[in-house]
Amino acid sequence: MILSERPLRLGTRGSPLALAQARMTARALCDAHGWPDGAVAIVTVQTSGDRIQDRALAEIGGKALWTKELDRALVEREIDFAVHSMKDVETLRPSAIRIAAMLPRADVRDRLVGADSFDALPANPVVGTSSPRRAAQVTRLRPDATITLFRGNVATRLAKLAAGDVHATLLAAAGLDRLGQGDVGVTIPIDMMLPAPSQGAVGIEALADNDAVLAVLAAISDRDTFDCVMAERNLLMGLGGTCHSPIAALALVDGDRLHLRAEIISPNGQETVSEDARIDPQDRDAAQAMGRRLLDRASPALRSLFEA
Ligand SMILES: NCc1[nH]cc(CCC(=O)O)c1CC(=O)O
Repeated sequence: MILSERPLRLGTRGSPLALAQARMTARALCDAHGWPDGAVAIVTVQTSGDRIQDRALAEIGGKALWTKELDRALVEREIDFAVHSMKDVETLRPSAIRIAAMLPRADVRDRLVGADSFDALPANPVVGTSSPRRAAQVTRLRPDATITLFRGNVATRLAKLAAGDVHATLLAAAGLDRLGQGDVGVTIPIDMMLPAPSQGAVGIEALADNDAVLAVLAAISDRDTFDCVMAERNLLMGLGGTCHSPIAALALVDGDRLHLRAEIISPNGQETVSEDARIDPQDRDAAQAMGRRLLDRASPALRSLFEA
């Protein structure tokens, strides 16, 4: 069943990773509904995040930069739905927009690129990242490391590494894999680097009142991924963090419950507050409460990184 004579319009950013994720989503929809190729049209929308490359995300306005223009296209009905890396979707969303579906989650871990391990890095290594989480985790593992700001898409970061700007960088395994670069870097175990909330998940948003589109998208949503990512997002809600805030979190399905792990880390890597718990997937408050407890246990300096 196609909704109308015209193709469904899928909105996405234009980066190679975003386009790969958009094509995966279009393929999943066509397969699930038995539609011919071309039933989903990919519409690229440039975001401020794509335009501004020389400053840290946190400095120029945060994650909204990745969604603002796609939100506008949705509300103005230029597109029927938008595909995002869930990691880049702000915790608070406009009420008119709903997270309608998530594709099955990919590898949630980070890869270290440029060295075989943290131990194998030279003394006083220079590591490129613009993620406060990765910066704090690297500094905890290697207190002698210097972190340098590293933005741009995956290819840009790999080019900066190849040019010798840094000794190493960290990238999400999911992004590398989706770009056909699964052989780049070494995968870091979760116990060494807990990933970012929502890492490895692709989400699809639509207008909350568009029942026909919501139904079409529900058919390709992965329940476990949805529950886990929502728990990680609820945790963020409890923390009130921004993209300045060094937060790691991961939920995994454990029988009929979720095992939720989370940590907040001071930028110098010397203070870590962590917790893990088994929670009911339907219990939105449990994850939020964990976020609040982490803050309660943090020093004033660490807590201040979570004040807007
Ligand atoms: N912040 C950029 C971003 N957003 C999502 C991914 C990777 C894909 C994912 O986590 O699903 C990346 C690149 C990276 O962190 O290496």
